[in-house]
Amino acid sequence: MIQVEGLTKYYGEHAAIRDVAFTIGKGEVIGFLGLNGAGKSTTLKILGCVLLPTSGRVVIDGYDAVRDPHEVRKRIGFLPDTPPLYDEMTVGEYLAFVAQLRGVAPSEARSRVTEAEEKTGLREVDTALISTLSHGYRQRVGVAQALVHRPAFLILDEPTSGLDPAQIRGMRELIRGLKGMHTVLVSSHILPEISETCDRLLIIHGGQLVEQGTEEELARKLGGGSIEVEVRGDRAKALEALAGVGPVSVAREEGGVLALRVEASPELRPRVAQALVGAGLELLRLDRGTERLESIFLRLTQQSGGAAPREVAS
Ligand SMILES: Nc1ncnc2c1ncn2[C@@H]1O[C@H](COP(=O)(O)OP(=O)(O)OP(=O)(O)O)[C@@H](O)[C@H]1O
Repeated sequence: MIQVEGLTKYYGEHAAIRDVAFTIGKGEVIGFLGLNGAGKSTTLKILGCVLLPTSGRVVIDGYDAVRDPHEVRKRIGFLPDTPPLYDEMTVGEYLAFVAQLRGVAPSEARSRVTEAEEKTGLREVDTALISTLSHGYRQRVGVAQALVHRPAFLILDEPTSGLDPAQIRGMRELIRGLKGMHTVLVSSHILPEISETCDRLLIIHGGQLVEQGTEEELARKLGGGSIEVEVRGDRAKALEALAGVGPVSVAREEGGVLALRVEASPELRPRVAQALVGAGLELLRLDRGTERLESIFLRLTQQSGGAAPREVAS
């Protein structure tokens, strides 16, 4: 549904992104991960038809973003890094205004506004002035303006930026709730913020795509991954049961509960469960280890493979 090929953007002589290529299928929720300055916003602005690439192609539903931006804009909703909000309007007025701009018939505008407000949890602030909203609510209005014309494809640039932990959780739930109705590309520079929400990750560094895949694929490809478990029962038995799966370390032991970490692919979780239950231990928790993925991300974004920031065109 979305094809990006050889996407390159120079700002003067500086290559912000170079030769970026990926494909996104209908209904996928994709995380676009990279450190500050990696090239996320530049890529997303090109997909959102607000910036022209220097070279390369973006094709959305068969339409080229450079040749047919009008057709592409009908199919996408874009939350830029700074949402374009009008402080003097109420939430409802602003969303109706945006709906109209995006070609929604006046007779349908009100119902589309209500629908967007419901999806983003804004019903109770419909009549509030945008200037009176908290940062978290302003971000929600930014998401609502992106989906008010029911686009198939949503591009969200750092939707959790500047939010507090409770608001981040709310935004994560909101994005999860969009799954099934929209194809979503959401950027972040913080791995845990999107790894739980997304089906697949694209990792950008120094303007180049350095990896892509599911968490498990990345973990397998780049160094194993890990599994975290909590069990109640005999420590020696637990360590013995897991010895055949991978190297085991004890993370914590408290009140008869043992937290263990197994250095093995998260795909081996069923084997871990069988081994522990088979050994007569009470299995309290079984999860993918996140720490290892975090270190994979750091490793990818610290190596010098990508185009260095401020690279000069040759
Ligand atoms: N208008 C511009 N003119 C010149 N250079 C720019 C411009 N916009 C971005 N850049 C540079 O291009 C590179 C990529 O920037 P971009 O904003 O796409 O990164 P990002 O991954 O979105 O970062 P952040 O998370 O900080 O927003 C950076 O080196 C940045 O300084």
